[in-house]
Amino acid sequence: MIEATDLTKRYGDKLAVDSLTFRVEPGVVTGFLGPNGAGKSTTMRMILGLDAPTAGHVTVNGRPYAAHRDPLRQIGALLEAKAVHTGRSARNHLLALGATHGIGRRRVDEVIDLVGLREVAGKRAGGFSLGMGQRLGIAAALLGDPAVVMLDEPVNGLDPDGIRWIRGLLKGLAAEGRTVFVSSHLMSEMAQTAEHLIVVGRGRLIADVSLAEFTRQASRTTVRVRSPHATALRDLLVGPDVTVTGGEPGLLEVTGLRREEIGDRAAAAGLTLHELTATEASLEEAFMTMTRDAVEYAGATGGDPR
Ligand SMILES: Nc1ncnc2c1ncn2[C@@H]1O[C@H](COP(=O)(O)OP(=O)(O)OP(=O)(O)O)[C@@H](O)[C@H]1O
Repeated sequence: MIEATDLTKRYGDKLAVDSLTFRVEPGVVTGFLGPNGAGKSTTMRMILGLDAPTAGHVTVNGRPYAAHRDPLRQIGALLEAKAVHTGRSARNHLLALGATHGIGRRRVDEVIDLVGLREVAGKRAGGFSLGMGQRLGIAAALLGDPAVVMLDEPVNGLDPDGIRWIRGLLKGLAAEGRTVFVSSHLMSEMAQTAEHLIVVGRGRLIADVSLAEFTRQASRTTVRVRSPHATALRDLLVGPDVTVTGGEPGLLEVTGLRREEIGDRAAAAGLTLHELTATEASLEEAFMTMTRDAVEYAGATGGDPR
């Protein structure tokens, strides 16, 4: 389990992580979702004790990372999506890592098989492709059979086979009762992998919700209604669970009522309709709406100030 309390990181006047409080539970894959620059990597670095929080604290299995005597057995992490640049073979690389924890050849060969690198285990890891390097990084993370597995953007740059493999692996690790925490800036990816979501934007917690609940909220249908009697129609439709917004004169966007109900009510009141269209937001759209105000560089394409 990972528990963050008011976790905060400031770089100069930049608040990279802003008072994050969350808990990552065992037994499910938890997606750590947010646009670029939202503070995901910084949070993960603090979880591993690689960066010190400006305020707040974070524990792994009840203690700060640095207070564990056997960190490889507590949490296995893959932070940077790049191949290991080493002249050692993949197997020797893992043996060297394992040696710090008394982990020997048997476990090394086990994780090599687990990540599908058996045939290249004797080859120089520096010559590995991105996908193979990623598998090796994951093998290293799993070496200590850790209760918590944490991966930063593990599917970045991988081909469809590699992506499918990682999804299956993460679900399998969670099914074994481990805590699995994985970051991504893609909602579509998390929808395939995660059961729970922690969504951040500009360092702040935006949502801490199950994927099912997120999907339920996101898939609320919006109905576009065009009418020359928009004002009267709005009064007719608004209610406790009904939201009516209007972007332009004569146009209403209604959530909380089905298209048929809106048509029937308008007909009963003798109000003419010119359009009645149901639109369903995709998960990606829901995520973008949720984080819109939090996207750091949106629109900052700027230009030369000359
Ligand atoms: N060492 C640092 N010094 C100064 N600013 C930093 C440092 N590390 C991160 N930041 C800033 O903190 C903010 C959060 O960065 P972080 O890398 O944690 O975000 P992220 O969600 O992981 O994004 P990405 O997906 O782009 O990696 C960004 O504005 C980044 O520029």
